[in-house]
Amino acid sequence: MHLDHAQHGPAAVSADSARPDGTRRALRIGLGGPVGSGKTATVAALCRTLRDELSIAVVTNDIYTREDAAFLLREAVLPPERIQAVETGACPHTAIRDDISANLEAVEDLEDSIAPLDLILVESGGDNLTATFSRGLVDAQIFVIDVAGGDDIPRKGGPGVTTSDLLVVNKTDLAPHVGSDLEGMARDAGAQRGELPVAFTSLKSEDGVKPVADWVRGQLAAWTA
Ligand SMILES: Nc1nc2c(ncn2[C@@H]2O[C@H](COP(=O)(O)OP(=O)(O)OP(=O)(O)O)[C@@H](O)[C@H]2O)c(=O)[nH]1
Repeated sequence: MHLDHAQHGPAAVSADSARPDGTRRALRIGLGGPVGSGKTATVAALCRTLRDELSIAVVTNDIYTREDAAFLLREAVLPPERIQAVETGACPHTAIRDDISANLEAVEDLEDSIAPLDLILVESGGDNLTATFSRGLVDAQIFVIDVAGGDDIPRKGGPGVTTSDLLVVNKTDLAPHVGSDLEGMARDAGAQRGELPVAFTSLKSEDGVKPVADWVRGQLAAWTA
């Protein structure tokens, strides 16, 4: 069993890849998942790993604050003009699924001010297992859960677990401490997701984000093909 490598799986990109001026727009990838699973840490690690090979920008969503953007700025993962924050109010899932206007505006602002961009990462506010992105906002989505949230989460399903283009099971370093069964999680995720890929990560280890970064590279290769 390969617990640490994501298969690339079929590219899940939509067809409207052109900007109004005919140039190709950036690939938009959403990251969603429960509170504290490691979405911001994954975004930060992806930026550090990919920023020398790709032109990247980030949109963060927080309920009442701009804390995730502030973290990314503090960590200097990208220049400040490449990071935009959206405050969502009480329902983070609404801003990524139902009324996506604030997020679309942020994405389009970044496209206009920092062309050319290869990749825009849109991080949702922490939510529950049912929160997914509108396909009108992102081309592909990653759902981040963690082993400390309970090793029965893949078995419970929900649209994030079953339909996301990549499922990330983060914080594998904590598995021995919380008694999580990684093999069982991999089996349950496979049963829920069929051929869709799953990556097991620990962002505490050197290059722990590699399986996610490789998956992003695969999505971009399909986007630009
Ligand atoms: N041990 C361990 N801790 C991690 C890992 N990834 C993230 N964390 C920690 O988990 C906590 C939450 O991580 P965040 O990246 O802020 O999680 P988030 O999903 O963005 O949280 P919200 O935006 O509040 O929903 C932080 O203290 C991280 O340092 C990991 O792989 N292993």
